[in-house]
Amino acid sequence: MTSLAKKYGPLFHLKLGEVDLMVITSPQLAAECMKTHDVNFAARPQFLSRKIILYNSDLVFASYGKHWTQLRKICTLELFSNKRVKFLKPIMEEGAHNLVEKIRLADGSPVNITEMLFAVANATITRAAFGKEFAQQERFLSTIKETFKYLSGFNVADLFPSLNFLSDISGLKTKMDRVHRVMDVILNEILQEHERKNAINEDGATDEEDVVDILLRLHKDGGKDVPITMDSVKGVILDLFLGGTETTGATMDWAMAELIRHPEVMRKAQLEVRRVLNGRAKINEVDFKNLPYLNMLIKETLRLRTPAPILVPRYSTETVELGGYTIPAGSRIVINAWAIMREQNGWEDAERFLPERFENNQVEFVGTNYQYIPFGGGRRICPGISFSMSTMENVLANLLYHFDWKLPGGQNPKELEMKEVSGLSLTRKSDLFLIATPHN
Ligand code: HEM
Repeated sequence: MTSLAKKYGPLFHLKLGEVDLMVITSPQLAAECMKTHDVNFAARPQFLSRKIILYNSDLVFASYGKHWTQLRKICTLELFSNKRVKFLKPIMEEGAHNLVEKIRLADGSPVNITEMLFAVANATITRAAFGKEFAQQERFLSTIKETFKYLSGFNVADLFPSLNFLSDISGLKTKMDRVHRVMDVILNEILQEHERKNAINEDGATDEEDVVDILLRLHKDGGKDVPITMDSVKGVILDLFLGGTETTGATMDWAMAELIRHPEVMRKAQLEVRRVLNGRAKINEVDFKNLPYLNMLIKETLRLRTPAPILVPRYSTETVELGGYTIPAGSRIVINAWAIMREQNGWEDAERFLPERFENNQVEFVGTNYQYIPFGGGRRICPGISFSMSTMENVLANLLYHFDWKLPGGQNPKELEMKEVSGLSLTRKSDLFLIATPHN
């Protein structure tokens, strides 16, 4: 898409199967889409995979309307409010602590840091969603991996929506139905367990609630305009894993790879965290305010190695003018954030990993600067920003504080493989193995 934009400009039309796909590759047009015409582009295309796998009732792929508004409100006010993220901090700290202990046990042998960082992102969401360990954990996590394979929106059923038989003869629908049935059994067991537990401790909302408890309470309350169905409860649970695990895991993984390739950045970040902690064993919540360089290096990773390179597709509800072109109602829109955040016009030395660029550039995530859009923008902007930032800060600060890092076998950091592979998120093609030496 980036190459096509160089040839055809910042807005071009692709015909993929039956689908009209409009590709946006400039901050100006991204702003028109997510700010000026935000309501028109606030819908999402409807995929068969969503209908089957996400109960046709989740938030990430919900069409724009009452159902989305209600689920979004729940996300903002209940699941990811500042109070809630604060309550979840011990869970993040525990995840980071367990990771440090696991790395210590490796005792100088190479560790697969990619696998470990994805595992910690998964464990954090799992704990936030379901509370303490649960019987179905292993089955749930392996099934969810299988489930998300079908959600790219670029499979035959989603590109030829009117030709239903294609998903039948290709076997796609059968496969999706099968994995959905397995997931549904697991989710039902989890929900029943929570209902049983809540029936015993029937004392209303408490700070101890996990995401499932909150959703079940809202389901019981009935919802104001639109009822919170059990399908919505299940859809939102899956959304947290869909939106939150690979993205967060991939960003931390890319950050470690960039730090290895840039020893001067690694050193500066380590000095910062070691100075602030000054020998203390544990990082406290207040410490993060004093770690601006850590924050800058995460921002830079989200710019150069953005895990959601084309955000999440939008859908045009009405025909509108964009950049002098007519975008017909019913078009699918993708915003090539990967290219926008590497544009030479907007970013000096754009291909270089340089956290210092954010020193005097107070660009924030909240979608006001369309040059920098790792979390999207407008009313569909990611609601998990502070949750994921806290998780990443916690984990990376601990890795930088407790260990010195190098590549195994005397590999030259400058030659580290940085190939990308795009699935639900943009991840490293090959896992990153590192040697950790404890720092006292
Ligand atoms: C580095 C981490 C993350 C990145 C880069 C990221 C990125 C994104 C992007 C680009 C979108 C689409 C925004 C748009 O259409 O304009 C999105 C939506 C969403 N994200 Fe995230 N995300 C991250 C972490 C999380 C986490 C931790 C959660 C929850 C646990 C989460 C939950 C969601 C949900 C529910 C949506 C759908 C919002 C809607 O459609 O209204 N994300 N995210």
